[in-house]
Amino acid sequence: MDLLQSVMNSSSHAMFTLDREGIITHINRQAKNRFGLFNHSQYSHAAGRLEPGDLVIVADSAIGADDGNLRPADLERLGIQDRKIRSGDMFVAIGAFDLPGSKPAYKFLPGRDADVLRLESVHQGTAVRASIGNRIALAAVGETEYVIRYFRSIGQIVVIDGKTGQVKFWQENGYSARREGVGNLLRGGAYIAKSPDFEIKVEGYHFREFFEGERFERHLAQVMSGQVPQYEDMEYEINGFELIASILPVPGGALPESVIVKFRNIEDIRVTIMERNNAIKSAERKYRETERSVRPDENAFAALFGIGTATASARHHAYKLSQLDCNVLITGESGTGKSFLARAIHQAQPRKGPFVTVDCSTIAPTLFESEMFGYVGGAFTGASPKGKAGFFEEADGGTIFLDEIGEIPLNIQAKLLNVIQNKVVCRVGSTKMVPVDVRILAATNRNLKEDVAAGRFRQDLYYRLSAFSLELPPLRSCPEDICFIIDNLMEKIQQKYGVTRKNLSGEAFSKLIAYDWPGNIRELENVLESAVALSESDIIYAEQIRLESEPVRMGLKERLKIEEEKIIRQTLAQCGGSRSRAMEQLGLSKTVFYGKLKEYQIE
Ligand SMILES: Nc1ncnc2c1ncn2[C@@H]1O[C@H](COP(=O)(O)OP(=O)(O)OP(=O)(O)O)[C@@H](O)[C@H]1O
Repeated sequence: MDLLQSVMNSSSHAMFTLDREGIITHINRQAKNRFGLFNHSQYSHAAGRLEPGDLVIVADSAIGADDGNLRPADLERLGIQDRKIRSGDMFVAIGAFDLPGSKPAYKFLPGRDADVLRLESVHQGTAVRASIGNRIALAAVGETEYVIRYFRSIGQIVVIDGKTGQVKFWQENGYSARREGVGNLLRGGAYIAKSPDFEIKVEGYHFREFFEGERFERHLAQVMSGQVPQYEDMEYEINGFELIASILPVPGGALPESVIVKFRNIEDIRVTIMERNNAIKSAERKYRETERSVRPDENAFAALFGIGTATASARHHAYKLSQLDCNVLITGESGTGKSFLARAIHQAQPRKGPFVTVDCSTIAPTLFESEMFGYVGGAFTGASPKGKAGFFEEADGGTIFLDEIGEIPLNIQAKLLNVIQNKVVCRVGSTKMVPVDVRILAATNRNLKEDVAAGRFRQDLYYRLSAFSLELPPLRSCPEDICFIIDNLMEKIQQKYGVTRKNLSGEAFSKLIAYDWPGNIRELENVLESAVALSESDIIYAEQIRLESEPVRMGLKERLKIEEEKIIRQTLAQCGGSRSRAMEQLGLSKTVFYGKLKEYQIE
């Protein structure tokens, strides 16, 4: 055995190598197993072909697909001439091969996933059965069942020798590679012997002798001709199996000298995904149960806002605030879910009434007053003659959500303070005070304390709003939450687009968890949406997860620097911009403190 062969045999992946002409040069045990080119069966049968008078049992999920290109016309060899049978039909039959006058039994149906077709008969005193559907193809002779599980399509065939009454052939995985599909055999093709540990010689033959798959062949040709450097973890259907394969070139001058093809089985991936999903669900269930026993009312809020371990205390705090009729300031980076939380608070609170959202960053400074507080007819040029209620009046009895509150101009901040203190609004052009009963939820991704220090935000308004505040952490600071959030978002996206459940492969999941998420939940949601759109099957692979940049892997030093800068800026803001007080609070010497200000370019 050469070195490459023993290295390949020691790998857990199924793999083979091809030379430039497409000839298989090496193939490992795992690949032979996967494609049925190596058999573990404890039973054996001799080589042969169908002979007149043999009894043939067929169970086919779709005529013409993965059954050696069976055509309805081939069924004439079993005495079946029925023009209603079409390619693509599910089909079961028990009939004698090339025996004029014999009466075959058969059933067919335009195939649907949910259907199962069954057929039973007695042959020389022995019960024989065929059935297809629910991803199981079965042919049985007496007590012995020949079962093949399938995902998309399959063609099972079992043959009883017309002379001896013994089973002389049964189908097993790998029949496409061996050219032993139902169609091949009914058209007179030979089958090889099966014996314990039989092995087919594959090396030295063209790969097309054994492996069929249109997309796979196309990609192989592209890598061989140097058009595409390589394909990694792509989904292919080869001989009817769904597989994940990588096609990797072995460099050899201008063109690859050969290629290595490496496989993983999708069914293995599905099992892993199922196990992982179950683990997440059971962690979530356990978490909810604990929550329910400790804080029963909070459960509904948890369902609304999603769950997470690190944000559990933030959420508990949010729930408590939702039950108090107080104004709340929600802070956090962009996309951390501030608007989402505001709506959850509104829905969970005892106060009913409207929920009015105002995005303060989109209102022109000159229109702020009339938009917020309304105006009377003819108050200014272009005003409606009937006048108009402002957002505060619209929200009367309910909640107003002032998003991006840091964008409100200073003159409006003074008026807003008046509304909070006196619970009245005064429309533009009027002197009449209109009472309003409104709960204010405000949000910002700015550091309002810094804005106060810089004179951009009124201190009195800030204190009024921030008496009750909530800070939403960025995703990167709560990686333990990402699993739950991904799970919630996948459900949300699937409902939004009406698609069936898609699952993330292990690599895709790891890629999401390793990423730094500068754009937080919004970015995560966008990435998942585009992955759902890109994926063609029920599994989302790593290549379908498109991230803005590769994961930012910051070292401890860089992380500490970021935190240090944050702390200095926050302390300065808390000290109203006084450097000497901040320096004292931080316990730093003058040289070190001013050195840091210079380093972080803090004005
Ligand atoms: N807990 C959650 N569960 C599911 N989806 C969420 C959750 N939190 C936020 N989202 C979703 O993430 C996206 C961003 O949330 P949201 O708009 O509330 O963030 P934000 O902090 O208000 O952002 P910005 O500051 O940019 O306005 C939205 O599509 C929202 O529906």
